[in-house]
Amino acid sequence: MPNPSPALEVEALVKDFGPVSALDGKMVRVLDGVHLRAYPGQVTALLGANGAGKTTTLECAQGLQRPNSGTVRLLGENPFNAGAALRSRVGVMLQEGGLPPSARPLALLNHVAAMYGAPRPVAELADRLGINSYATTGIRRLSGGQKQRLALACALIGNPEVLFLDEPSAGLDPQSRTIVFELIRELRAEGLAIILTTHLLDDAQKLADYVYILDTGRTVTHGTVAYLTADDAGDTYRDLRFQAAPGLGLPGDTFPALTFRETDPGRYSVAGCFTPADLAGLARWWEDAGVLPLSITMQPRSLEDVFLDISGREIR
Ligand SMILES: Nc1ncnc2c1ncn2[C@@H]1O[C@H](COP(=O)(O)OP(=O)(O)OP(=O)(O)O)[C@@H](O)[C@H]1O
Repeated sequence: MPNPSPALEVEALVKDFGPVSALDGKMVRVLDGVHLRAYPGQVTALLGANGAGKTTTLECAQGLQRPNSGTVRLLGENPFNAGAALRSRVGVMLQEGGLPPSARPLALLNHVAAMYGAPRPVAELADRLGINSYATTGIRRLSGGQKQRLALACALIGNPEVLFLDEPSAGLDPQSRTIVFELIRELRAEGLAIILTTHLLDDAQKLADYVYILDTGRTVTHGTVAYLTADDAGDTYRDLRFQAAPGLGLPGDTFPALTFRETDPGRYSVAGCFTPADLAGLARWWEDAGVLPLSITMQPRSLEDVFLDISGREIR
Protein backbone atom coordinates (compact mmCIF):
# COMPACT_ATOMS: atom_id res chain seq x y z
CA MET A 1 0.00 0.00 0.00
CA PRO A 2 1.39 3.43 -0.89
CA ASN A 3 0.06 4.98 2.31
CA PRO A 4 -0.91 3.01 5.43
CA SER A 5 -3.76 5.29 6.36
CA PRO A 6 -6.93 4.87 4.28
CA ALA A 7 -8.66 7.92 2.83
CA LEU A 8 -11.99 6.11 3.23
CA GLU A 9 -12.81 3.39 5.69
CA VAL A 10 -16.25 1.77 5.80
CA GLU A 11 -17.05 -0.90 8.37
CA ALA A 12 -20.18 -3.03 8.84
CA LEU A 13 -22.42 -0.55 7.05
CA VAL A 14 -26.16 -1.17 7.38
CA LYS A 15 -28.81 0.97 5.69
CA ASP A 16 -32.58 0.48 5.67
CA PHE A 17 -35.01 2.37 3.44
CA GLY A 18 -38.71 2.67 3.86
CA PRO A 19 -41.34 2.06 4.97
CA VAL A 20 -42.14 0.58 1.55
CA SER A 21 -45.88 0.36 0.79
CA ALA A 22 -45.40 -2.56 -1.63
CA LEU A 23 -43.94 -4.49 1.33
CA ASP A 24 -46.87 -3.74 3.67
CA GLY A 25 -45.05 -0.75 5.13
CA LYS A 26 -41.95 -2.74 6.07
CA MET A 27 -38.43 -1.35 5.90
CA VAL A 28 -36.09 -2.78 3.28
CA ARG A 29 -32.44 -3.46 4.12
CA VAL A 30 -30.31 -2.40 1.15
CA LEU A 31 -26.90 -2.49 2.85
CA ASP A 32 -26.18 -5.32 5.21
CA GLY A 33 -22.55 -5.26 6.30
CA VAL A 34 -20.61 -3.46 3.58
CA HIS A 35 -16.95 -2.88 4.29
CA LEU A 36 -14.28 -1.27 2.17
CA ARG A 37 -11.11 0.75 2.34
CA ALA A 38 -9.71 3.14 -0.23
CA TYR A 39 -6.15 4.43 -0.15
CA PRO A 40 -4.46 7.53 -1.55
CA GLY A 41 -2.74 6.90 -4.88
CA GLN A 42 -5.11 4.05 -5.76
CA VAL A 43 -8.23 3.52 -7.83
CA THR A 44 -10.71 1.48 -5.80
CA ALA A 45 -13.62 0.06 -7.81
CA LEU A 46 -16.99 -0.95 -6.42
CA LEU A 47 -18.70 -3.54 -8.59
CA GLY A 48 -22.11 -5.11 -8.28
CA ALA A 49 -25.25 -5.94 -10.22
CA ASN A 50 -28.08 -3.38 -10.48
CA GLY A 51 -29.41 -2.69 -7.01
CA ALA A 52 -26.45 -4.30 -5.22
CA GLY A 53 -26.02 -1.14 -3.12
CA LYS A 54 -23.09 0.66 -4.77
CA THR A 55 -24.70 4.10 -5.00
CA THR A 56 -26.13 3.85 -1.48
CA THR A 57 -22.66 2.90 -0.18
CA LEU A 58 -21.12 5.91 -1.93
CA GLU A 59 -23.87 8.18 -0.59
CA CYS A 60 -23.20 6.98 2.97
CA ALA A 61 -19.44 7.37 2.38
CA GLN A 62 -19.99 10.97 1.26
CA GLY A 63 -22.26 11.78 4.20
CA LEU A 64 -25.36 12.20 2.00
CA GLN A 65 -27.16 9.34 3.75
CA ARG A 66 -27.01 8.42 7.43
CA PRO A 67 -26.40 4.69 7.89
CA ASN A 68 -28.50 2.76 10.43
CA SER A 69 -25.31 1.29 11.85
CA GLY A 70 -21.67 0.80 11.01
CA THR A 71 -18.94 3.38 10.64
CA VAL A 72 -17.66 5.61 7.87
CA ARG A 73 -14.39 7.53 8.20
CA LEU A 74 -13.66 9.85 5.31
CA LEU A 75 -10.23 11.49 5.66
CA GLY A 76 -10.49 10.52 9.32
CA GLU A 77 -13.90 12.14 9.95
CA ASN A 78 -17.51 11.05 10.08
CA PRO A 79 -18.76 12.64 6.84
CA PHE A 80 -22.36 12.88 8.06
CA ASN A 81 -21.38 15.38 10.76
CA ALA A 82 -18.54 17.05 8.89
CA GLY A 83 -18.59 20.63 7.70
CA ALA A 84 -17.32 22.60 4.72
CA ALA A 85 -13.66 21.91 5.52
CA LEU A 86 -14.06 18.18 4.80
CA ARG A 87 -16.34 18.74 1.80
CA SER A 88 -13.71 20.99 0.18
CA ARG A 89 -11.26 18.06 0.23
CA VAL A 90 -13.67 15.71 -1.54
CA GLY A 91 -14.81 15.71 -5.19
CA VAL A 92 -18.01 13.96 -6.21
CA MET A 93 -19.34 13.05 -9.64
CA LEU A 94 -22.86 11.72 -9.30
CA GLN A 95 -24.57 9.26 -11.67
CA GLU A 96 -27.15 11.82 -12.79
CA GLY A 97 -24.56 14.58 -13.06
CA GLY A 98 -26.52 16.99 -10.82
CA LEU A 99 -25.77 19.89 -13.19
CA PRO A 100 -28.03 22.98 -13.34
CA PRO A 101 -29.73 22.72 -16.78
CA SER A 102 -29.88 26.45 -17.50
CA ALA A 103 -26.19 27.16 -16.73
CA ARG A 104 -23.41 27.21 -19.33
CA PRO A 105 -20.37 24.95 -18.91
CA LEU A 106 -17.51 27.47 -18.65
CA ALA A 107 -19.48 29.88 -16.47
CA LEU A 108 -20.44 27.00 -14.18
CA LEU A 109 -16.82 25.82 -13.90
CA ASN A 110 -15.64 29.35 -13.06
CA HIS A 111 -18.43 29.65 -10.50
CA VAL A 112 -17.54 26.33 -8.83
CA ALA A 113 -13.80 27.18 -8.91
CA ALA A 114 -14.49 30.45 -7.08
CA MET A 115 -15.85 28.45 -4.11
CA TYR A 116 -12.43 26.87 -3.43
CA GLY A 117 -9.25 28.31 -1.96
CA ALA A 118 -6.84 26.62 -4.42
CA PRO A 119 -8.79 25.43 -7.45
CA ARG A 120 -7.25 23.82 -10.52
CA PRO A 121 -6.87 26.23 -13.45
CA VAL A 122 -10.27 26.24 -15.18
CA ALA A 123 -8.95 26.81 -18.73
CA GLU A 124 -6.52 23.90 -18.46
CA LEU A 125 -9.14 21.46 -17.16
CA ALA A 126 -11.72 22.63 -19.74
CA ASP A 127 -9.16 22.12 -22.49
CA ARG A 128 -8.11 18.72 -21.18
CA LEU A 129 -11.67 17.42 -21.09
CA GLY A 130 -12.65 18.96 -24.43
CA ILE A 131 -15.18 21.30 -22.79
CA ASN A 132 -14.07 24.36 -24.80
CA SER A 133 -15.97 23.19 -27.86
CA TYR A 134 -19.26 23.52 -25.94
CA ALA A 135 -18.22 26.11 -23.35
CA THR A 136 -21.19 28.43 -23.88
CA THR A 137 -23.91 25.95 -24.86
CA GLY A 138 -26.73 25.63 -22.34
CA ILE A 139 -26.28 22.47 -20.23
CA ARG A 140 -29.77 21.18 -21.11
CA ARG A 141 -28.67 20.97 -24.77
CA LEU A 142 -25.52 18.93 -24.09
CA SER A 143 -25.16 15.26 -24.99
CA GLY A 144 -24.83 12.69 -22.20
CA GLY A 145 -21.07 12.37 -22.74
CA GLN A 146 -20.57 16.16 -22.73
CA LYS A 147 -22.48 16.45 -19.45
CA GLN A 148 -20.43 13.59 -18.04
CA ARG A 149 -17.13 15.34 -18.84
CA LEU A 150 -18.42 18.59 -17.35
CA ALA A 151 -19.53 16.77 -14.19
CA LEU A 152 -16.04 15.27 -13.91
CA ALA A 153 -14.48 18.74 -14.31
CA CYS A 154 -16.77 20.11 -11.56
CA ALA A 155 -15.73 17.25 -9.26
CA LEU A 156 -12.04 17.98 -9.89
CA ILE A 157 -11.94 21.74 -9.97
CA GLY A 158 -11.52 22.10 -6.19
CA ASN A 159 -8.34 19.99 -6.22
CA PRO A 160 -9.77 17.24 -4.00
CA GLU A 161 -7.82 14.58 -2.12
CA VAL A 162 -10.62 12.05 -2.54
CA LEU A 163 -12.63 11.67 -5.72
CA PHE A 164 -15.90 9.71 -5.94
CA LEU A 165 -16.99 8.75 -9.45
CA ASP A 166 -20.34 7.02 -9.94
CA GLU A 167 -20.19 5.28 -13.36
CA PRO A 168 -17.51 7.59 -14.80
CA SER A 169 -17.54 6.21 -18.34
CA ALA A 170 -21.34 6.03 -18.74
CA GLY A 171 -22.30 7.62 -22.06
CA LEU A 172 -18.73 8.36 -23.18
CA ASP A 173 -17.59 7.66 -26.73
CA PRO A 174 -14.26 5.79 -27.13
CA GLN A 175 -12.21 9.01 -27.52
CA SER A 176 -13.71 10.64 -24.43
CA ARG A 177 -13.32 7.42 -22.48
CA THR A 178 -9.61 7.29 -23.32
CA ILE A 179 -9.16 10.93 -22.24
CA VAL A 180 -11.05 10.35 -18.98
CA PHE A 181 -9.05 7.18 -18.24
CA GLU A 182 -5.74 8.96 -18.82
CA LEU A 183 -6.85 11.73 -16.49
CA ILE A 184 -7.89 9.24 -13.80
CA ARG A 185 -4.47 7.55 -14.03
CA GLU A 186 -2.71 10.92 -13.69
CA LEU A 187 -4.83 11.83 -10.68
CA ARG A 188 -3.92 8.52 -9.11
CA ALA A 189 -0.24 9.27 -9.73
CA GLU A 190 -0.78 12.65 -8.02
CA GLY A 191 -1.90 10.70 -4.95
CA LEU A 192 -5.68 11.09 -5.05
CA ALA A 193 -7.81 8.35 -3.59
CA ILE A 194 -10.29 7.54 -6.37
CA ILE A 195 -13.38 5.51 -5.58
CA LEU A 196 -15.54 4.55 -8.53
CA THR A 197 -18.51 2.38 -9.30
CA THR A 198 -18.93 0.77 -12.67
CA HIS A 199 -20.93 -1.85 -14.52
CA LEU A 200 -18.19 -2.12 -17.10
CA LEU A 201 -15.91 -4.83 -15.86
CA ASP A 202 -13.47 -4.06 -18.62
CA ASP A 203 -13.13 -0.54 -17.17
CA ALA A 204 -12.47 -1.94 -13.71
CA GLN A 205 -9.94 -4.41 -15.13
CA LYS A 206 -8.10 -1.56 -16.87
CA LEU A 207 -8.24 1.06 -14.11
CA ALA A 208 -8.66 -0.44 -10.68
CA ASP A 209 -5.85 -1.18 -8.25
CA TYR A 210 -8.31 -2.78 -5.87
CA VAL A 211 -11.81 -4.13 -6.41
CA TYR A 212 -14.74 -4.72 -4.06
CA ILE A 213 -17.67 -6.79 -5.30
CA LEU A 214 -21.03 -6.10 -3.65
CA ASP A 215 -23.98 -8.45 -3.84
CA THR A 216 -27.36 -7.75 -2.22
CA GLY A 217 -25.92 -5.17 0.13
CA ARG A 218 -22.84 -7.10 1.28
CA THR A 219 -19.17 -7.03 0.37
CA VAL A 220 -18.76 -10.55 -0.97
CA THR A 221 -15.16 -10.44 -2.15
CA HIS A 222 -12.31 -8.02 -2.63
CA GLY A 223 -8.75 -7.95 -3.88
CA THR A 224 -6.52 -6.74 -6.66
CA VAL A 225 -7.60 -7.64 -10.19
CA ALA A 226 -4.63 -10.05 -10.37
CA TYR A 227 -5.70 -11.72 -7.11
CA LEU A 228 -9.37 -12.04 -8.08
CA THR A 229 -8.66 -13.40 -11.55
CA ALA A 230 -5.95 -15.87 -10.48
CA ASP A 231 -7.18 -19.42 -10.19
CA ASP A 232 -6.17 -21.94 -7.59
CA ALA A 233 -5.64 -24.73 -10.08
CA GLY A 234 -2.24 -23.53 -11.29
CA ASP A 235 -3.53 -20.70 -13.49
CA THR A 236 -4.78 -23.00 -16.23
CA TYR A 237 -8.24 -21.40 -16.39
CA ARG A 238 -9.00 -20.17 -19.88
CA ASP A 239 -12.03 -18.81 -21.67
CA LEU A 240 -11.82 -19.97 -25.27
CA ARG A 241 -14.25 -18.23 -27.61
CA PHE A 242 -15.01 -19.26 -31.14
CA GLN A 243 -17.51 -18.35 -33.83
CA ALA A 244 -19.10 -20.91 -36.11
CA ALA A 245 -22.53 -21.87 -37.44
CA PRO A 246 -25.31 -21.52 -34.83
CA GLY A 247 -26.72 -24.53 -33.02
CA LEU A 248 -23.70 -26.89 -32.91
CA GLY A 249 -24.27 -29.96 -30.71
CA LEU A 250 -21.86 -29.34 -27.83
CA PRO A 251 -19.55 -32.15 -26.66
CA GLY A 252 -19.87 -31.56 -22.90
CA ASP A 253 -19.19 -35.16 -21.74
CA THR A 254 -15.92 -35.49 -23.62
CA PHE A 255 -14.45 -32.59 -21.67
CA PRO A 256 -15.66 -32.96 -18.06
CA ALA A 257 -13.52 -30.04 -16.78
CA LEU A 258 -14.81 -27.57 -19.35
CA THR A 259 -18.13 -25.71 -19.66
CA PHE A 260 -19.47 -25.20 -23.18
CA ARG A 261 -22.00 -22.43 -23.87
CA GLU A 262 -23.47 -20.87 -26.97
CA THR A 263 -23.55 -17.31 -25.62
CA ASP A 264 -25.25 -15.85 -28.73
CA PRO A 265 -26.27 -17.64 -31.92
CA GLY A 266 -23.02 -18.81 -33.50
CA ARG A 267 -20.81 -17.55 -30.63
CA TYR A 268 -19.40 -20.17 -28.29
CA SER A 269 -17.50 -20.07 -25.01
CA VAL A 270 -15.49 -23.00 -23.64
CA ALA A 271 -14.35 -22.19 -20.10
CA GLY A 272 -12.52 -24.04 -17.37
CA CYS A 273 -9.10 -25.40 -16.44
CA PHE A 274 -7.56 -26.45 -19.74
CA THR A 275 -4.81 -28.94 -20.51
CA PRO A 276 -2.94 -28.93 -23.83
CA ALA A 277 -4.70 -32.25 -24.54
CA ASP A 278 -8.07 -30.45 -24.26
CA LEU A 279 -7.01 -28.13 -27.08
CA ALA A 280 -6.06 -31.08 -29.25
CA GLY A 281 -9.40 -32.69 -28.33
CA LEU A 282 -11.28 -29.55 -29.35
CA ALA A 283 -9.51 -29.53 -32.72
CA ARG A 284 -10.54 -33.19 -33.19
CA TRP A 285 -14.13 -32.34 -32.29
CA TRP A 286 -14.17 -29.54 -34.88
CA GLU A 287 -12.65 -31.92 -37.45
CA ASP A 288 -15.23 -34.67 -36.73
CA ALA A 289 -18.09 -32.14 -36.87
CA GLY A 290 -16.74 -30.56 -40.07
CA VAL A 291 -16.50 -27.19 -38.33
CA LEU A 292 -14.02 -24.52 -39.44
CA PRO A 293 -14.35 -21.69 -36.85
CA LEU A 294 -14.51 -18.14 -38.15
CA SER A 295 -12.43 -16.90 -35.23
CA ILE A 296 -10.83 -18.35 -32.10
CA THR A 297 -9.57 -16.44 -29.05
CA MET A 298 -8.31 -17.67 -25.72
CA GLN A 299 -7.98 -15.60 -22.57
CA PRO A 300 -7.26 -16.11 -18.89
CA ARG A 301 -10.07 -15.58 -16.38
CA SER A 302 -11.42 -12.05 -16.65
CA LEU A 303 -12.99 -9.94 -13.96
CA GLU A 304 -16.28 -10.55 -15.77
CA ASP A 305 -15.94 -14.32 -15.20
CA VAL A 306 -15.29 -13.72 -11.50
CA PHE A 307 -18.19 -11.29 -11.26
CA LEU A 308 -20.66 -13.63 -13.00
CA ASP A 309 -19.51 -16.56 -10.84
CA ILE A 310 -20.36 -14.47 -7.77
CA SER A 311 -23.41 -12.49 -8.87
CA GLY A 312 -24.95 -15.17 -11.09
CA ARG A 313 -25.85 -14.90 -14.75
CA GLU A 314 -29.55 -14.16 -14.35
CA ILE A 315 -30.94 -10.61 -14.30
CA ARG A 316 -31.88 -9.34 -10.84
N1 LIG B 1 -34.80 5.88 -1.12
C1 LIG B 1 -34.95 4.57 -1.33
N2 LIG B 1 -36.06 3.92 -0.89
C2 LIG B 1 -36.22 2.60 -1.07
N3 LIG B 1 -35.30 1.80 -1.69
C3 LIG B 1 -34.20 2.40 -2.15
C4 LIG B 1 -33.96 3.80 -2.02
N4 LIG B 1 -32.76 4.08 -2.58
C5 LIG B 1 -32.30 2.90 -3.08
N5 LIG B 1 -33.15 1.90 -2.81
C6 LIG B 1 -32.97 0.50 -3.16
O1 LIG B 1 -31.72 0.10 -2.62
C7 LIG B 1 -31.13 -0.89 -3.45
C8 LIG B 1 -29.69 -0.48 -3.74
O2 LIG B 1 -29.72 0.66 -4.59
P1 LIG B 1 -28.37 1.32 -5.13
O3 LIG B 1 -28.80 2.49 -5.98
O4 LIG B 1 -27.47 1.59 -4.00
O5 LIG B 1 -27.80 0.15 -6.04
P2 LIG B 1 -26.65 0.20 -7.12
O6 LIG B 1 -25.77 -0.97 -6.82
O7 LIG B 1 -26.01 1.53 -7.17
O8 LIG B 1 -27.49 -0.07 -8.43
P3 LIG B 1 -27.30 0.41 -9.96
O9 LIG B 1 -26.17 -0.41 -10.48
O10 LIG B 1 -28.59 0.04 -10.60
O11 LIG B 1 -27.03 1.88 -9.94
C9 LIG B 1 -32.01 -1.02 -4.68
O12 LIG B 1 -32.82 -2.17 -4.53
C10 LIG B 1 -32.85 0.24 -4.64
O13 LIG B 1 -34.11 0.02 -5.24
